[in-house]
Amino acid sequence: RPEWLQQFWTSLYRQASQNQLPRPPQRPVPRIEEPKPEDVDQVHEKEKERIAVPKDVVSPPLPPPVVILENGINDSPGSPREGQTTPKASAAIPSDSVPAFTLSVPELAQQRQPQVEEKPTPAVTSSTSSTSMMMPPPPLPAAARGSLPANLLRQPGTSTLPLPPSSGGRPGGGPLPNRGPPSSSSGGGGSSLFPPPTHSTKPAKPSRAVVLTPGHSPLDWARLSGHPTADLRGLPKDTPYLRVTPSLLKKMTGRKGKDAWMVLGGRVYNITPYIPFHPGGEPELLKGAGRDGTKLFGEIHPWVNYEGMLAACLVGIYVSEEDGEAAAAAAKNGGVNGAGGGGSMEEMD
Ligand code: HEM
Repeated sequence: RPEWLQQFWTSLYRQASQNQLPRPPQRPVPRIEEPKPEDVDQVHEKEKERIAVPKDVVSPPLPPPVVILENGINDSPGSPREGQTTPKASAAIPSDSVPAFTLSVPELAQQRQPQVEEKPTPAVTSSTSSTSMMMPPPPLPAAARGSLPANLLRQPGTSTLPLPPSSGGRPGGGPLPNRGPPSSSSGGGGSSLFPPPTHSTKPAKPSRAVVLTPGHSPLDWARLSGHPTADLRGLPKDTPYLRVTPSLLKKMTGRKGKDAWMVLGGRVYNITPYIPFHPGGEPELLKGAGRDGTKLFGEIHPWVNYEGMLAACLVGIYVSEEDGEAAAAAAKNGGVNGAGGGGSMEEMD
């Protein structure tokens, strides 16, 4: 028995012998009628007799600890204390029995063991998985596999946990992730450990960008053309936007001392000041000079915002010959002179 239990019984024994045993809590009894005073006195007398301690009984010296065995016997027969008149300790509330707990772990383990083994799962191949409900260990790295015996290595496709029927026996379960069409470089079946391609397998085109001369970076062009008063049209100051016909456009190729004009999206731009700033180089840019370069431009860099970049270079709009001639005639009749002569370049209204 633990030491504290022995001390408890000892102190209880001492209190009982000195008649200091704490009284059990009295339950409130519903009183139906008021008792008479004499009845109360009788009850008190009886109570006194019941709990009275004989006068000749004095507090004995502290006895050795009482050993209470499980079978209810307080002491072994024949012990020196047998027959003593010392009141024995008793429970304050005898009806309240102390609950006893029993922890028989081996018994439980024996009961559970057959339950697990009763239902062997078909996918279980490891001998350690019959009693373990934990997750299976992670797969060994390739370097460690080589140094282990074959019976310790888990075969690919097997698991220590049962597989759900929806997985079709595939370890991992769930639907296959959509990673696009299988590429031929990964073995064809997608079973390789190589990650799937994240972008087109087409080889990237070699860059055709040129090295720009100092002071002609895109930022320099933005600073030059973005100024509010910037005028890069190559026309006399305050010249209104022009109607440009095909016959005039084809003369503006950047050669023979003339500026290079290019049609982009129905508008005519003077691309001459932009030539040293063009990242693709002068020859590439001049491919669209004196003609409609909308298609060519879109094939190379459709993401380039030409409208914003060339706003200061806007000459006018691109019109057909008929529209240009009609505009020239109307301008003549109205007294407005064409700026370029020959009736092919007319100012807009
Ligand atoms: C139709 C005539 C044009 C042709 C043939 C042309 C051609 C090219 C080429 C070959 C490149 C190099 C692409 C590369 O990095 O590999 C390029 C880049 C570039 N061009 Fe043009 N270009 C033309 C007109 C223009 C015009 C009018 C502008 C200005 C509005 C312009 C602005 C640019 C810009 C900003 C880049 C750099 C694009 C980038 O790095 O993403 N190009 N161009």
